[in-house]
Amino acid sequence: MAEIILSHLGHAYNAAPCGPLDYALKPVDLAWEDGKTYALLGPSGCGKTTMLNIISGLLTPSEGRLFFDGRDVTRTRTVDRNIAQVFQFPVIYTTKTVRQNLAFPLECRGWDRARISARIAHIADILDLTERLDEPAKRLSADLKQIISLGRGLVRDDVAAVLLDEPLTVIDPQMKFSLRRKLRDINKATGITMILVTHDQSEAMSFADEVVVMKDGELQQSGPPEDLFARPANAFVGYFIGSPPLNLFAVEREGDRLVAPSIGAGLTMPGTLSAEHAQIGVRPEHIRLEPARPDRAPAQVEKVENLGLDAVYTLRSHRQETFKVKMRHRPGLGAGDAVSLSVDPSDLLLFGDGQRVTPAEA
Ligand SMILES: Nc1ncnc2c1ncn2[C@@H]1O[C@H](COP(=O)(O)OP(=O)(O)OP(=O)(O)O)[C@@H](O)[C@H]1O
Repeated sequence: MAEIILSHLGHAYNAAPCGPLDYALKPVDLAWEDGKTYALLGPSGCGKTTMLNIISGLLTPSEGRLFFDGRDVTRTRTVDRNIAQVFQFPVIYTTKTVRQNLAFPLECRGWDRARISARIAHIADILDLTERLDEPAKRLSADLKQIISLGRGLVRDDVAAVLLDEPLTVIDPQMKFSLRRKLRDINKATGITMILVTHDQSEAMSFADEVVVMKDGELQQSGPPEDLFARPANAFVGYFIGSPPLNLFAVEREGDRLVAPSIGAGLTMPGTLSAEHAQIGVRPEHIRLEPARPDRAPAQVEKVENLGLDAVYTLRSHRQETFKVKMRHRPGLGAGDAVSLSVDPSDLLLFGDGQRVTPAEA
């Protein structure tokens, strides 16, 4: 188990003595605590796999350094890093039993039989595999095969971290939830640092203690899921985190206030930030719909998406801006209905040139 430090770590696949660098991963500083769960999140091509491959040792970074528990492992071979990896598709021996699959990494290390048996019993207990140890691996469902892939990594007692590269992609949607919870349980039971690569924000948010959001090879924000939701560093994070994403509204200046006419709400912001460069963001969960009344901003319901208990309402403001509201499903409210909007000022987020600003900073 290890604390992992990325120190000005970056990579350009075209790194050359001269010419401009085309960074797949722009230099980044991050510190990951021993025993926590992390998710690398971002759209395709943002550099997640590049970062993961540098951590596993499959790729040597073109700049910066990587430390495991203070030890510089930047140029250490993968086999000497004690990393367990779980890939998109389960990597197991289908001709072997579950027990034989778990035993294999230990046999390769020359452990004696008694030590191997004790270790397998311990890991099988954590993974709920005790009853299945003598089953042929090929008969197991995809999610159990992934659990065994994980078990083959965890069975060693020297694992510094588990790297999970989109391991839930092949899992049935209804099994994803339980496997994700299982991964968290394993993290709590073993205290092993886990790093998950995903482009699915709900997967990242429900798995990780901290989510690292990336875009175009650049770190956007890193922090606990609730921080990313409540205080996104920029409009991209606001949009990428949350479902539906953050609503962004155009603003106008009214004296020392920046106001979003669509929602009839604004913030005090003395003159330095011009309205053309600013937007006000509001989470769909933070806008309330009320019966139409003259003292509130009006809007019209365009579409209702019923989610069961909740619904997502698509609305059009009197300024012709489209936005979404997520709240308890209200059966009487439908397309074409007129409503009024209300927003608590403390739920308004202000962005200047795409970066979040607070009134004190502007
Ligand atoms: N071996 C390589 N040689 C050159 N460029 C590469 C190589 N591997 C990746 N890249 C480029 O580096 C950038 C980051 O790729 P990377 O695979 O790290 O992103 P990702 O976020 O993991 O994407 P995905 O979710 O699609 O796997 C992309 O522009 C990609 O085209």
